[in-house]
Amino acid sequence: MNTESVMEFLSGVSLLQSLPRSSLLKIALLVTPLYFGPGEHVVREGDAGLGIYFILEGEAEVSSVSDVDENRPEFILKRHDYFGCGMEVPSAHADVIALTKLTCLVLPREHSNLLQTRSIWNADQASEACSVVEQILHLEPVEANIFKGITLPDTPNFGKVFGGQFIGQALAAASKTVDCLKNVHSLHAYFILIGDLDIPIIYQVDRVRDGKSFATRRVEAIQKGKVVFSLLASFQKDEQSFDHQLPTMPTCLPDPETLLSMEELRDRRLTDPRLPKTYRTKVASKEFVPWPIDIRFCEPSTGTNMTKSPPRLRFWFRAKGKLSDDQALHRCVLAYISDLIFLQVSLNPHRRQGLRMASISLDHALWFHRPCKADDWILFNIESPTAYSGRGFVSAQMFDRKGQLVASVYQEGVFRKKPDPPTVSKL
Ligand SMILES: CCCCCCCCCCCCCCCC(=O)SCCNC(=O)CCNC(=O)[C@H](O)C(C)(C)COP(=O)(O)OP(=O)(O)OC[C@H]1O[C@@H](n2cnc3c(N)ncnc32)[C@H](O)[C@@H]1OP(=O)(O)O
Repeated sequence: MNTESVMEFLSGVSLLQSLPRSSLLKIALLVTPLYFGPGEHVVREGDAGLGIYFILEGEAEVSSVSDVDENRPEFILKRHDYFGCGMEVPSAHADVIALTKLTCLVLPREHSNLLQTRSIWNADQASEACSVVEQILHLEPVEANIFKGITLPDTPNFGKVFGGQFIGQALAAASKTVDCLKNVHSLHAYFILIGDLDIPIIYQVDRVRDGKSFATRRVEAIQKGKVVFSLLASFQKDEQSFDHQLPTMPTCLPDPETLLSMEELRDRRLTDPRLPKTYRTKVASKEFVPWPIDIRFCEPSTGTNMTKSPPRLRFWFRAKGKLSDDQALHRCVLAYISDLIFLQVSLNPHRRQGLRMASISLDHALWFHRPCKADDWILFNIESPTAYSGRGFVSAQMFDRKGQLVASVYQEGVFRKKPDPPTVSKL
């Protein structure tokens, strides 16, 4: 059996389904096959066995001669079932006897810790040691297919639950119900109601379909009994096939390391004499909470948010801190970031002195073309092809540093005039 088919088999074992792909690969390389004939003991009561046994083929019976409860049913283990030290079916407390020709894959006991080395995003409790964005995407399992997310203090929220938080958390909930050999390749989402920052968000996953190559999930985000956000996502097992890419990464772009961070940009804006004093005072008066994402604008603007500009924007981004090694997490982080500075670009050609507009996203679509690393620099190349009837439309490509197209993103949002601030009497 080659490693790929062992991985394929292990991905069907429920115990292993929440592990990242990297742990599954380690396990696939460590397991060894053991063969038994019908009636043969696999392990005897009182014997701890060699480690954790995964049943690859055939059936085995678990029975205990010392069990005082004679009515306790003996149970049958089949393909994808497992038993062994530290398991629900501890081999030390029962006989396990082959009923048919039986093949087990055995993970030696000294490697059973691999089952515990779950990345923080898969763990039941978030740790403060991991990156902030990984903490934001951490969900608490409530029931089968139901997860709870919260809005952490001092994370992007814009006075309402940030759209990217809904997308990232809902995708995380969906990903946790799909085996780790399948990666999300597309998602389509609608923002239905404004999310409340102060109460948890319940994510309910519908396992629409599990196929051999693809899986489909629908997720509803619920607050106070109402669906506030809805997402459909499709997952695919890797395939070797043809490869082409038409858009190329814009040339002559500055390296992200040479560009100013958001924090440095803000400090510059506070003192830049080319900017109106009223604008500088406004920037200074706004509470500044650093984002968990490092953003570097390729063409830093010297204008204000009222300066007209073409409907285009390019910036590098990456998650701050190191993310756990799990492609599912990296894709959720990319999805989270994909809504951070996006829709505003469709307002660029309409900006003018005195125009005060509020924007909210209506829907969001994202295709992952290639594997990505969200804690390494990615270029977000945005443009707004059109705006009409109060709706702005934006599209973008994401390239990694090698120029590979990793994702395409589309969104529509609605713009409304903000009410004028109350005029203060000068008397
Ligand atoms: C360029 C470089 C810059 C770099 C420097 C960094 C900049 C950094 C910027 C970051 C910016 C992040 C941007 C995050 C973007 C999200 O995260 S937005 C959050 C995700 N989206 C949502 O939550 C939308 C949820 N959906 C909804 O609320 C509803 O479906 C909709 C869309 C409002 C439609 O509902 P409806 O009842 O049919 O609509 P309508 O009757 O017209 O309005 C209902 C209410 O919504 C309000 N509303 C409608 N449109 C809007 C709007 N656009 N805004 C606010 N309120 C609105 C109305 O005023 C109305 O309020 P009330 O009068 O009832 O008080």
